[in-house]
Amino acid sequence: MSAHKSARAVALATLIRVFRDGSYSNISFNNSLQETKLSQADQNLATRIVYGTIQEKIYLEYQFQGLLKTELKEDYLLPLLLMSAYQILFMNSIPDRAVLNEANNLAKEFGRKHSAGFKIVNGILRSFLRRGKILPDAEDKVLFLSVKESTPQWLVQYLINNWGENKAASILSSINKPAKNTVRISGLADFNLVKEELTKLGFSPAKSQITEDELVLTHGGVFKTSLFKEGKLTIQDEAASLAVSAFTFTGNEEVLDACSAPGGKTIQIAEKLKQGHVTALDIHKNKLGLVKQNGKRMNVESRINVKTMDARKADQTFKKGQFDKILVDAPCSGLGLIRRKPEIRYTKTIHDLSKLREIQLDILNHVSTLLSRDGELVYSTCTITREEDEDVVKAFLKSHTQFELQPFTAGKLKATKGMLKILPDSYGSDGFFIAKFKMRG
Ligand SMILES: C[S@@+](CC[C@H](N)C(=O)[O-])C[C@H]1O[C@@H](n2cnc3c(N)ncnc32)[C@H](O)[C@@H]1O
Repeated sequence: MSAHKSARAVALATLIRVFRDGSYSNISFNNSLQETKLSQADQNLATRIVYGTIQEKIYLEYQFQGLLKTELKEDYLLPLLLMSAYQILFMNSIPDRAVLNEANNLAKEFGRKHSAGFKIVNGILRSFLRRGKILPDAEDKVLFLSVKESTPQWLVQYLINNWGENKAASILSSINKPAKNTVRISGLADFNLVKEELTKLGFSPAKSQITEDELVLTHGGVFKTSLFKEGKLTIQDEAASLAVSAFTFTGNEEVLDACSAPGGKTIQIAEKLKQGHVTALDIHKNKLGLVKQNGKRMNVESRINVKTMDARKADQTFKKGQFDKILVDAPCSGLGLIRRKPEIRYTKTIHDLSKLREIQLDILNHVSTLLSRDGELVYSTCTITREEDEDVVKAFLKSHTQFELQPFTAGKLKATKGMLKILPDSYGSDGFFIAKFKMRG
């Protein structure tokens, strides 16, 4: 891509890759951005268009029902129609005629030589503007919510089956709201000084509802500050930060973080240790580079040992009872993260849940033998599905009768039965699950 592409051309190139190749929006978008020289304002515009169009894809596609009279043969056409509809429906500051003009230009730029693509785009967008937006009949609850909240019907049905219609509607509406800008202040930094500095820098930090360690900022960009570069704070979701708070640390422990990359929780653990160490495993060698890099930035590198390893084989390397604390922050469907990673809802299927459940259980089975007699084992996921959360806990306890759930406090929340489920609409955080086990006394 040339360095002189417009914001919308970068957005369109990214959307073509995401929709055609199933690439992850953030990776694809970063690649596109790196190849261009967009101003900050143009980067913001491209970001809004890319993430908004992916988030609203099902809703936007529905808007063209009855208007597509011809097959869309060129692969840029559908993404261009969707991103144009997104701007018309969700970006009020952009006049409709500007969206039409830009769409015409992009069709000429991305279309084949002598392509009639720009005429097709122009015709469909004008028809859409004349007819206006549409929704399915509310009588069909699943279809209605699926289109309104741009979520596949299986997932809408899943949420209704598990939480009922009202709660499902509330969860779905919350995942389409912008994610909060939250930072966790390092345990090695002075919380109040960091807060004062953030205030001076104009981030207007506010207390988190669920944890004492985090602050909610009015906007992003904190990664450019020296507070971030010097490791006084890190960008972490409020609910995600609770998994480590479920442990009770003395500071001298040997800790195993079985699935550690990119290291958000490894670092949090390392901050709690005075003499102990955290062994950070991950099955992907390249991702462990991030753990090291983050550990260095957060000034806890010396307390972290990284090791490429499938956690399901950890019992072949480490000794029985070697660790005082074990965290299994398991690979999961990530359905609690939809707000931040909008394409997750389109790529996961109900079949993934049972496959993931097997892997999660397998990891727990193999690492639990490494826990010391009085140790603590925490299992967490960034998802909300019963298959990956409560069912894994139940199956683990069934085959490991020496373990029991242990009640815990994490941040400002209490898990009186040893399990904590945070839904995305509860506090506006990621959806998250934590269970804590200890050996029977
Ligand atoms: C939810 S992420 C962990 C996030 C991390 N704990 C943090 O706070 O930054 C799950 C991680 O597990 C890793 N993983 C997947 N299967 C694994 C396995 N069998 N053994 C070890 N790590 C695995 C993935 O590569 C991924 O980095």
